[in-house]
Amino acid sequence: MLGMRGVLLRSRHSSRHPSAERVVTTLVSYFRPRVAGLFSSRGMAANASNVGEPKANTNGRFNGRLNGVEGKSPFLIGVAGGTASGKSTVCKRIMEKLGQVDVENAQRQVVSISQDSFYKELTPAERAKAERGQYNFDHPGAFNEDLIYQTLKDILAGKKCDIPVYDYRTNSRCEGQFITIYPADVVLFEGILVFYFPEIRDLFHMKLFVDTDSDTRLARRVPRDINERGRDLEQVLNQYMNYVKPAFEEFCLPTKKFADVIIPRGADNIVAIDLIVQHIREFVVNRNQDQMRNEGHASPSPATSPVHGARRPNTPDVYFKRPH
Ligand SMILES: Nc1ncnc2c1ncn2[C@@H]1O[C@H](COP(=O)(O)OP(=O)(O)O)[C@@H](O)[C@H]1O
Ligand SMILES: O=c1ccn([C@@H]2O[C@H](COP(=O)(O)O)[C@@H](O)[C@H]2O)c(=O)[nH]1
Repeated sequence: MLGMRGVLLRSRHSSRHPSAERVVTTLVSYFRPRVAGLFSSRGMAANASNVGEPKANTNGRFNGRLNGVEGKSPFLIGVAGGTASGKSTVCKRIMEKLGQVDVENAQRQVVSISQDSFYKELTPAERAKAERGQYNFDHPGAFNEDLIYQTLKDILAGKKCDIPVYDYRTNSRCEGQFITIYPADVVLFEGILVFYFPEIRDLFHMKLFVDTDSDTRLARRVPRDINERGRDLEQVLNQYMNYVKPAFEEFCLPTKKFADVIIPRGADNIVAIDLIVQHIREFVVNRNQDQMRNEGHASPSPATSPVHGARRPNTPDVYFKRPH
């Protein structure tokens, strides 16, 4: 398959041209973007939410000045993969590498949202089943597809959104609790079936699939569900054998083919995460420059701008070439 030390990357049209799987190399390592807090070692929240009241951003002209302001359309990234494959850990790593852990909530420019926030409300009968580990949370029908679609459309339209908070211990939403997502530069949307629904899948600018082997995933899921989600061992294993594993094979794994980037070994794959981060940076730099130009501000000149000066005319920052 592809080279590039464990990161598999496909062009958008690779399904039509299966022989044309591409190796991505990048030209942007020399970018020293001045935009947003995305590019320094400080300023990005480590946690996955963009929560809090908007505040004036005082870090300079480029620096996320639209944060918290409606109308800002983000770079939307879908992150799929089996249960406990490391989806949320990969998102966390991306956020860490893009930014500043200590930044104030309202200045966050990268936001991560979980598909699990969009589980349907259960009927009393379903709830009783869920408590016995007999409800299938891994079936596409368990998710509120319409709410996911509408929320992502709102996010892409730069609207502020309220996301339900989900409690795995009760298998239900926390009543009346929401996380406010403010307009951001980059939004990550992660979950087992984020590429399952075609209309939702088509909204993503970039699609990642975290590909961790199933033994490792089970070995991680068992302690996580016991320690963090209030389950006992028998319940976890029964649910896994009856629902999680078959649904992974039927609904999740087949969506791997839609991914632009497949990340073997999840968060351990630093090369893949670094490439993804570079691609995101490039998008944000270019978007902010276009925005400045559209607003009638002079573009940074090649002589003075490390961003522009490093760029050759008509040369894409990320390009694809055929594997040798
Ligand atoms: N690379 C890794 N090495 C060790 N443990 C990991 C790694 N990635 C994730 N984990 C752990 O595995 C569990 C599942 O990871 P998580 O990122 O929550 O997966 P997902 O979001 O796909 O369900 C968590 O307890 C997490 O801390
Ligand atoms: O109430 C619930 C809701 C979900 N689950 C399980 O969670 C995983 C999805 O979350 P990951 O973080 O991707 O593992 C899914 O496999 C469901 O089985 C649950 O057990 N209870």
